[in-house]
Amino acid sequence: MRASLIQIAVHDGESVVSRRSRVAELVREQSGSDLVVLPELWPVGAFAYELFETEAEPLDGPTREVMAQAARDAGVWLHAGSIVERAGDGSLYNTALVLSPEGELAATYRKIHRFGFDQGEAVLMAAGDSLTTVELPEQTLGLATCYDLRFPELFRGLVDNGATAFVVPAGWPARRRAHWTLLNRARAVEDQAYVLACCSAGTHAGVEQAGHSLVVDPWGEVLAEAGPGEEVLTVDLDPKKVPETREAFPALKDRMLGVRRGAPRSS
Ligand SMILES: O=C(O)CCC(=O)C(=O)O
Repeated sequence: MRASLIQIAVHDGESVVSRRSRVAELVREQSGSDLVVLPELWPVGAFAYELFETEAEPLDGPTREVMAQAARDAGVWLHAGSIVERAGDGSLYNTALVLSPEGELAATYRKIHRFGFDQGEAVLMAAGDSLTTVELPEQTLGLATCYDLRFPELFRGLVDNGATAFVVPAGWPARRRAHWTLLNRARAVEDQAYVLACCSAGTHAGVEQAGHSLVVDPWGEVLAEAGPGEEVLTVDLDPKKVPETREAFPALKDRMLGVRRGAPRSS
């Protein structure tokens, strides 16, 4: 499976509408890939809290429409990063969308761990409460978003549900870039899974983004890493790598606590 991560630069000066069409074009350019991944909340910017209310959209809103067309045009699976979703009851969620090559909505994931402590996303948005995995032809994707990276139990739950590759869109601040790299590698090593971690670049709402998107293999090796600016990272994932790693070094079978007996742990 060939995966392309588009590390989008999110700057204040660009409108949501023009960023949407610019990003759709970038997605179309990845037509040789099987899977394309975008960052967290790239239409508005993860820290542009004042835009959350005004730019919130339903699941069938403008981002989904433009991205579904781009996925169809490119013939790719598209993890379209996340949007500010306005739910039927008016609440906001940080919701990731996965679209099929036919442009159908294959899965959604509402971010469970909201960032900001007593401000920002943590107070403006509601928390998701369910895990999402998506079966692709060669990998089962487990979905997580940004701050979720600090909660390893979420990733264990995804492994129990069959995940072989975690997709982590983010708007991680540059000042904690060391944590970003370390945590992505840790999740790959402890769960013996690929990690496809796609962060924003640029600066919006006064927060410089970390960039440095990366793809980590199930042994913890960094297969590719972006620099600080807008960039596309393309990597081939080996469908045998996860089962082989779990077979050769079967640490997941030695779990003693919180084990869901009988759940799939490898594929
Ligand atoms: O955990 C962090 O350091 C950053 C998390 C974050 O920026 C987010 O979830 O939006």
